[in-house]
Amino acid sequence: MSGTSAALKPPADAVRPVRHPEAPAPGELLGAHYEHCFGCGEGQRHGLHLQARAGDGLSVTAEFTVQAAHQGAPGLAHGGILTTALDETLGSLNWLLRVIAVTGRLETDFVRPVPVDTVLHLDAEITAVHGRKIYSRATGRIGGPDGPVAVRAEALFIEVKVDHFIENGRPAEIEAAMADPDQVRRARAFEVNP
Ligand SMILES: CCCCCCCCCCCCCCCC(=O)SCCNC(=O)CCNC(=O)[C@H](O)C(C)(C)COP(=O)(O)OP(=O)(O)OC[C@H]1O[C@@H](n2cnc3c(N)ncnc32)[C@H](O)[C@@H]1OP(=O)(O)O
Repeated sequence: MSGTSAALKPPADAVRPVRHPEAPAPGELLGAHYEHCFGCGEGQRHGLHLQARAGDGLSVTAEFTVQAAHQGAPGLAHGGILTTALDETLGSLNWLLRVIAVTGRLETDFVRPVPVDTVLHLDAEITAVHGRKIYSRATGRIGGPDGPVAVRAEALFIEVKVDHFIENGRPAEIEAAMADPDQVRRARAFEVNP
């Protein structure tokens, strides 16, 4: 049974946003937003190494292979890891708007157990925007992109500026990120593109 809390229902005057003209083209890999991100970064040995790809409209797809390091019960993916895969996929949607946003709320339905070595096929879409609030949903299937649903989620992301990270992140990592011109250029570009 699935039920979504009122906080995840867009208000009546929410709008369906348009894809940013400079958003990655459908089929294009989005790339990691941060090398050390547990969801998408190549620098995390036991991370998910999730690669999201732009879809049509306001959608993305992604794949994640469950590793032994991701177990909760013997031979099965930990639910928090599956939620992380959903969170990461949903977060990558904001690239299509060229907006930086963080997860405010995320609700997950766990429908089927997901064994180690399974490829989780994820797809996600933005459903509405209201001010800084971005509403979205995602589904994870097993056995192929059209296989049975194993997990699904609805989320509310909140748009933030780069200062959100600069003011709140541990100084060592912020300094390293600020010293990486590609990281700074990418983050700032999102701020000046409405
Ligand atoms: C050099 C450095 C480069 C850095 C380059 C970075 C690259 C890009 C990184 C992206 C990274 C993504 C990674 C994956 C996604 C994560 O995992 S993100 C990490 C997990 N999330 C967090 O840490 C967020 C923690 N929370 C917060 O910081 C603050 O609560 C927030 C979300 C920024 C909101 O605070 P705020 O800005 O003060 O906004 P606030 O006025 O409270 O709320 C705005 C609206 O949202 C609503 N709202 C806020 N929270 C909620 C909630 N939980 N439920 C319902 N409604 C809510 C409010 O009711 C309000 O609604 P309206 O009144 O406008 O109708």
